[in-house]
Amino acid sequence: MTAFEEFGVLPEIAKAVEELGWILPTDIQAEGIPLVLGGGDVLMAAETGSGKTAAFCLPIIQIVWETLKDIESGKANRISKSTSPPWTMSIMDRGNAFAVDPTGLRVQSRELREWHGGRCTCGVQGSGKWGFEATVTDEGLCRVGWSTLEASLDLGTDRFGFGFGGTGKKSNNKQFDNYGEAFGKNDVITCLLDLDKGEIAFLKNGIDLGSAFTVDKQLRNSAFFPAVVLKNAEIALNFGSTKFKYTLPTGFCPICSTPRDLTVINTNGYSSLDTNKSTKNAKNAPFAVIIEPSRELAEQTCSQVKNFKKYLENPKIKELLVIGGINIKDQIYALQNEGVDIIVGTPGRLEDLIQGYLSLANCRFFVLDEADGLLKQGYTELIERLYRQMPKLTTDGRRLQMIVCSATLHAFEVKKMAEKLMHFPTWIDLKGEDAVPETVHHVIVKVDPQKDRSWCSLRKHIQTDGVHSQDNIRPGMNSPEVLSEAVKLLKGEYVVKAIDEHNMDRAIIFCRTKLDCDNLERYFKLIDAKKYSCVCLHGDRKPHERKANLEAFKKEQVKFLICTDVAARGIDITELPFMINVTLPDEKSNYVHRIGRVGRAERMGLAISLVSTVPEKVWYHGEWCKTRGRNCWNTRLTDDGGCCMWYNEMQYLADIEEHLNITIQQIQPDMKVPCDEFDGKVVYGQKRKLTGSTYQTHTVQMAPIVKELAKLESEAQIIFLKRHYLKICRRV
Ligand SMILES: Nc1ncnc2c1ncn2[C@@H]1O[C@H](COP(=O)(O)OP(=O)(O)OP(=O)(O)O)[C@@H](O)[C@H]1O
Repeated sequence: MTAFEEFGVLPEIAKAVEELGWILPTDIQAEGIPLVLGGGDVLMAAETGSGKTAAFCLPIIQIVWETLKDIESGKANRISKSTSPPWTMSIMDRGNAFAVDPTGLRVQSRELREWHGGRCTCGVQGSGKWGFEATVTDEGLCRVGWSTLEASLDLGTDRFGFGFGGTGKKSNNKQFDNYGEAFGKNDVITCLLDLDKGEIAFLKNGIDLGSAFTVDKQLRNSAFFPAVVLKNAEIALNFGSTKFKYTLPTGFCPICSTPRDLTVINTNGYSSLDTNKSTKNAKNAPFAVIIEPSRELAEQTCSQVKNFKKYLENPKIKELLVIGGINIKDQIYALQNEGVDIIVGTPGRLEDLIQGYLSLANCRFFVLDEADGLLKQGYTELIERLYRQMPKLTTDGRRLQMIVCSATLHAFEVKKMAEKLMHFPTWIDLKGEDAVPETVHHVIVKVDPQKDRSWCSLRKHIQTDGVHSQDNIRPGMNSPEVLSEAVKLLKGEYVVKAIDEHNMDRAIIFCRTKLDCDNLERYFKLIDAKKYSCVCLHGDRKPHERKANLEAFKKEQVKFLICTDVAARGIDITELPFMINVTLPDEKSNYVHRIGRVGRAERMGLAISLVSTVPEKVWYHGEWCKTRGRNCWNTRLTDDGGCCMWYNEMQYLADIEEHLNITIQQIQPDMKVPCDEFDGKVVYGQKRKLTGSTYQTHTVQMAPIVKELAKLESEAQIIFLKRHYLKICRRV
């Protein structure tokens, strides 16, 4: 049995993994795979290059394959119609901030300003006298009672809901009238429904508060469901599965004992497609949707899926890549004719396809890879829209699973989204904060045009971005504009110096703008096209060029990949030894992602960031820029209606250091990186020489000293014994 099989992975998948040379699951895989296989929602926070992709792909592929197999054998369609779901609070028919615990019998909302409600999974229709108990378990505001499926979740605010609130008011159709008396923490409210008389009443701690509502005739034939609405409160419910605290009045029965022919299932929140039809008969309805923030990353993940599933036969899993830059007609054709089980895509193209081509009615897995990036890019609304279209529970009782990953998951946006969409998610948080892997040596070099005046006399230099074309930047002056232009010139030189000093023959180089990338590419070609062979990857390059350039770099046909943040996240280039930040990113999490392109899968990597000591004027084309930068030469500052701003890298450096709670090592402009005593000499791009972790290396170093100490200790004890105890013994 392989190590992966021990974590519950199918032998066919484990075989594919073994072929990649993976012997053991990484930490995140060891924690994540069983959780996803177990059916939970998971937030995976782990360092860059730690193997998060497989941590979610492997279990998803496995469950999708098993589901397909069940469908093929007819098992999945044989969902018992004779057993109704248990009487619990529905996880589908509930407000955004209305949490239902795993037993389904305790509910809570911590929203202070709004009411959030929920309904039971089952209701009753027809006749009989029914009751359930609601115990207030915390301070806060609450209303309990009965509602039909037409009622809003804010119980009592329309004619379909009948509630009794803690302030001692009953409410229906927004009419709040005094009733009974106020109740609060530890009080037990018994909710009674008499379908024979069309009457609703309540007891407080067993005391009958009298009739509250008479249900009008039109509504009497509707199904009624236990309902609760809360504002920063918590309630425990008992539908009769355990003994009630207070006996029901004569003739009333616990609601959960409703006979099957009177029981109605709560279908609110189910997709219209999945209430009474087979689990999988639509070709365009995948089981899993994985969203990635960039085309390149989506392609990479899709090819991982292909790798992992290759030994799974009968049935074969069909995956589909849904990204821009590929003819949408091909994707539509695949959806309509070939069928799809797993979709990997970027938000934009997914959005196009859900307009009628792609159905989410069978979706069981919703994965947001690089989730903080997706949310920061403004896809919150789209994610919520997709989520709304997915059934929260399938007819075979399986819950939608959400998996959310990133190396920088500790973002406010992520926590907010998780609270809203995820169901009791488990955090797998190996470090407890955003962190840089030990395998990444990251250093900064200050670019100080006041100290280093070499920019005054450069014969060949990089073409700068032209932000100072309207400024007076004659050399000899020390104005902020002159120093800013000088920084741009110096950075071109420093990049080359870093490459030469470390004999870099493979590196990824991040620039702030597409124009900066193009200028650096041109400069490399100018000084030595062979020695500094390079390609660019950014949003202005055509899709096929982007793909070809990344391929050329991966296959080592060129030495350098010059890119914007499109390649900051997730891109996995085997054994990449070096990366250079020409400019620090203004988004601190992107620093972690950029430098995380090296030091992956236990290989060592060096990341050098150039940091200007003076503010640098840069392009900043916001929504106000009609062309979004294309042929825009408005060099005025944004405050002055222009498209430029002053970029303060020292401030960004401070922000990054504060966020990571470290001081990043500084090296001098000679680019020499001092050897770390602990690591000894490292070869970037390779695993550490002394195999194993630093801990082992340290242990090996310490072993002779510890041995010596043990020997001395033993000698000291013998001397002590001889001197004192032997004397005493002799005296005795
Ligand atoms: N169990 C394993 N054993 C050996 N190598 C592995 C294992 N799991 C993953 N890898 C390798 O580690 C590298 C990083 O994996 P992956 O791209 O999934 O990282 P990640 O955690 O998603 O990183 P990022 O946060 O940058 O996206 C890949 O080259 C992958 O092939």
